[in-house]
Amino acid sequence: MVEVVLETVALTMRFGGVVAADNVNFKLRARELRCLIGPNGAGKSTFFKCVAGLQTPTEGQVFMRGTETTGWMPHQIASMGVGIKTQTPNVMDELSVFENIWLAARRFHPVAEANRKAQEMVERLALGPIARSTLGRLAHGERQRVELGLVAVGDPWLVLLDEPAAGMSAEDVERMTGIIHELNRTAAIVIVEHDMQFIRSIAKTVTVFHQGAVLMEDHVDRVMSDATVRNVYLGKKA
Ligand SMILES: Nc1ncnc2c1ncn2[C@@H]1O[C@H](COP(=O)(O)OP(=O)(O)OP(=O)(O)O)[C@@H](O)[C@H]1O
Repeated sequence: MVEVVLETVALTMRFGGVVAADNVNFKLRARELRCLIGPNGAGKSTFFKCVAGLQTPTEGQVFMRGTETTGWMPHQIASMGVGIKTQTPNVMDELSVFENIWLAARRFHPVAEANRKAQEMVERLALGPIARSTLGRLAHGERQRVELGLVAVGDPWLVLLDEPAAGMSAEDVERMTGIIHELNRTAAIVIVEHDMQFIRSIAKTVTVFHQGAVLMEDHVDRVMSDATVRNVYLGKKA
């Protein structure tokens, strides 16, 4: 049996009278890739934030590799070997691409190893030509790639990505897809995403949220052709 690396048990988050996440029981196994989809306000981001330590659920529990992490801060979760990429970038605009990646590597490795890891990541992400550029001057797609590098350089076994394809060109999305597939060889990945084309290209199993709860969890093709899902989500988008 493949190890469960992430589990939530009856995870619930209330904001006053709004139940943003409603009794979510979720399981992710080692090296699984799961996309979380659903219409605006369905609760995807809230669920993601509760798992990543950005919010503490009002009820329920989060487990990572069997350890309860409910209420932990993001840095505590990261130190377990979990890579978190939120929509608020955790980068230093005035430093170069290489320096940013090196700093992220240094958090996990001694200096010599950090040098090697940072160099390797620059090559893996094809960032060579812009390695010395200041991060603040990069185009959006390049920046997203660097941010993924910051996550990958820690050799995570679980990666949490919030809308990695947002605002990207088709070419950037394709490149991002390749990097995520490579990461997925060693890490389980959760992706919150709106971009249907990206989801189709990358996902196998998809979890659909609706009104805070899990509406359906199945192969992307079955989910996309399901009448209920189309009504709550795709139907609105068409
Ligand atoms: N900090 C907050 N305070 C009050 N209500 C909130 C808060 N965060 C989320 N909500 C509410 O919880 C519900 C779920 O929101 P959430 O952002 O998790 O949905 P989502 O599926 O991520 O939507 P989107 O696709 O638009 O990002 C919505 O009704 C939202 O208005």
